Amino acid sequence: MAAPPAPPPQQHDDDSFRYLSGLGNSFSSEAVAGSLPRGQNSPLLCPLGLYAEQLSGTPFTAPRARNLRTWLYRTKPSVTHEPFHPRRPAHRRLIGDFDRTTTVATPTQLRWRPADVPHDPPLDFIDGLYTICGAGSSFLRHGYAIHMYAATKSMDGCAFCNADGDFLIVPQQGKLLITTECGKLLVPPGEIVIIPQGFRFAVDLPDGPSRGYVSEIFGTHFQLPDLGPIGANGLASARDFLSPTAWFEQAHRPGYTIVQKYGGELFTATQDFSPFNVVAWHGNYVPYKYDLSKFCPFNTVLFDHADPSVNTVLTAPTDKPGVALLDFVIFPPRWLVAENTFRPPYYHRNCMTEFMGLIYGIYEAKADGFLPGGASLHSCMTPHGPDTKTYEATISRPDANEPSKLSGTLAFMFESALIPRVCQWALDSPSRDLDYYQCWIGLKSHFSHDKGQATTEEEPAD
Ligand SMILES: O=C(O)Cc1cc(O)ccc1O
Ligand SMILES: [Fe+2]
Repeated sequence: MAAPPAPPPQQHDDDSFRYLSGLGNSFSSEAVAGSLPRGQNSPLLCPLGLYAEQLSGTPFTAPRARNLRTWLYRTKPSVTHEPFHPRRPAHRRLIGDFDRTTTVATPTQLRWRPADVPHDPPLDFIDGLYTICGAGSSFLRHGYAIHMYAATKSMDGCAFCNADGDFLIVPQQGKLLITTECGKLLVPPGEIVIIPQGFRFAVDLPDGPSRGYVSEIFGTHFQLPDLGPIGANGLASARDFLSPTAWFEQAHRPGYTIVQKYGGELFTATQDFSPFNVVAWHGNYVPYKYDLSKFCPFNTVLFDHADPSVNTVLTAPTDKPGVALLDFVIFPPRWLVAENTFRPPYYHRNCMTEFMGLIYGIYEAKADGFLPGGASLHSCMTPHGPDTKTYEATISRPDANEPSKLSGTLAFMFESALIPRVCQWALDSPSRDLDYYQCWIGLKSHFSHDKGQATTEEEPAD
């Protein structure tokens, strides 16, 4: 009997989008052939009657290796709009300046259950965004904010522009279709997207409601971590980062609104055309996305638990070597092979602050209570580690030395050297797990004199 016909290859939604591969590349993209000026940035007249506009992501004088800018060739320049006004009603749950007047300091271990995605009223990505914590100030170009979002409708007739910093968005539920001035990006859960400071973008929800996590960095940009002795390959690879290709619309859009986040506050300005009117662009300052399943984990292959920095996907550095303003670290599926080793995370106190989220599955340090869409915050020097159930189960595993695969799980951490202040609404949230501390209270002492060595030597008798 003839073999049944092979099933058609699975269509990936993303196939309808064309991306440019690489991180830090100098890219160029034309939606219409011949629309990019050749050999110069600002000709007297650009091809096809377009306007030239530069978007700078670093000061003009930044060192060449870190200098970021893109030239956009558009049907009308961005400046063609009515004056900015404070948005009314004001967004009450966004912070760009973390001080005593806006936020609270607490060393308490904090955990939140996944937030409901509210349907009434329906919220778009802008209104669905709420700050959890952060440090520093967008005005001083140093600091970060950690937000979460829950959105039920696509942005309509408006674009968002964040003058404060770069967004790293981690959808946990529901795809995001993001239109940017450089083109479109489709971002399902399991992927992340970076929208650098100043880009105008609109978020559509092609699958319905979406929720997730956002970190925002002020005054710097994400880059790949150095690999040190790992060598030239491993962890996140530059070629797996994807940027969009030029896409534009020309429709007359009366009352189109630009929503500009500036100092944590929102301002609006109207114009009569879409900001997605860039026919061609070139440069190295671009939005990009990354599929976390492409990450190539390195880890211990004999004994002990490696520090989580081994799983750094992207880092936003401070001026101090090795000190991150914000690291984005993941805990992906991987083989565990360490012998005579407590394999889950160790108990620890960290001079860095750790905000964690869970995209899917169960996190290796928490048997209960840390759920997909939930979050935890362990601030500078606040003790934390595996819950009682995880500890007891781990030390009594008969197969503790056998290789085992950690599958079906994806957690992540935003880790920062700056101590965060927390928003009052996050502390008061109905999603807050006020009993979080209980997960460790049951940890009992296993200490026994009979089992261990004497801790002090006896004085020799004269
Ligand atoms: O606290 C956490 O769960 C994150 C974490 C994981 C790990 O494997 C080692 C240290 C660490 O902070
Ligand atoms: Fe930790």
